[in-house]
Amino acid sequence: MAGLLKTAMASQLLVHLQSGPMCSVNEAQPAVAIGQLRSYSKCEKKCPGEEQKKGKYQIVMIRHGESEWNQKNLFCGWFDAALSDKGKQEACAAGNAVKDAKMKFDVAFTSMLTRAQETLLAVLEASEHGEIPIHKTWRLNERHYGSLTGLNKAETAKKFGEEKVKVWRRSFDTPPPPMEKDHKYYDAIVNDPRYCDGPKPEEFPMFESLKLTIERTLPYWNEVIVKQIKEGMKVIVAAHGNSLRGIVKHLDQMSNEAIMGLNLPTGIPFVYELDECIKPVAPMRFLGDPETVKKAMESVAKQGKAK
Ligand SMILES: O=C(OP(=O)(O)O)[C@H](O)COP(=O)(O)O
Repeated sequence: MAGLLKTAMASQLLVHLQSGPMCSVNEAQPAVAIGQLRSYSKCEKKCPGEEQKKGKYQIVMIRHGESEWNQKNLFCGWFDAALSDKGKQEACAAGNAVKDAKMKFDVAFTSMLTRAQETLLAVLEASEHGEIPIHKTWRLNERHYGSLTGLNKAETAKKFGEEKVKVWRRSFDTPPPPMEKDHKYYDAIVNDPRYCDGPKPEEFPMFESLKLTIERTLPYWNEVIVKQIKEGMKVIVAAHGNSLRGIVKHLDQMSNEAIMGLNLPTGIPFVYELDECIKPVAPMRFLGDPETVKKAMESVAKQGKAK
């Protein structure tokens, strides 16, 4: 894994924001930094100590804004779906929330997929960052959804049952069926030149459970991202529902069962305060209206219903 850092440095890019800003000033609703999501409704603002608990380090993560395939309720995985108009707005609102929270980053990490990269750029632009290094890696890509890629989640639930779809979506170690060579999106993914520097042919996934996703994400987290955090760099990670669920599971030491219940909303940044061992000193807190966050999480959970 020594090559990970080298690869990260080789893929370092500087942010250039001149090419058409995605966010116009004040177009998004101001977002409010909320306290711990799980206890906020009880505490409201009566627990300032809890709300402001600071760690030695802080990291901000964000699932990209809604993609066109999220909008159509399709399993997406490694397919390179673009942000929807709503997703672009979410990304700008996220940037405004970061700005309101007076957060500044020294370095950013994202996946090889456009929806995460565009979200990151919009966040950095709206929060008035100049140029900061951006590292792109396939290790932060969304989990590979195998043969389910491109299928509608509700129609798949109708065909195979909601329970089966829930297992495919949220179980820890049951993967979806593999993507075969005759799959509609096989060539577009496997022969995409963005992957010429990795993954190697033998590690290129054809399907991934959350467990397998974690196995390729965590080495990068531990050896590259954590290293930067410990060097005092302020880090933002823009990635995906499941690659981030893997990191959250690791940070919060969640059981294989508990992680099934976590559905990350699109386009709402969340913050971890970490101690010197990179252990959270408080639960994740979202930069967003608590009711909106709750509804967005519920809506993600419901995507696998047959309707
Ligand atoms: O590509 C996906 O995730 P992403 O929108 O975070 O990139 C998946 O389709 C998310 O689906 P899931 O929430 O059913 O795991």
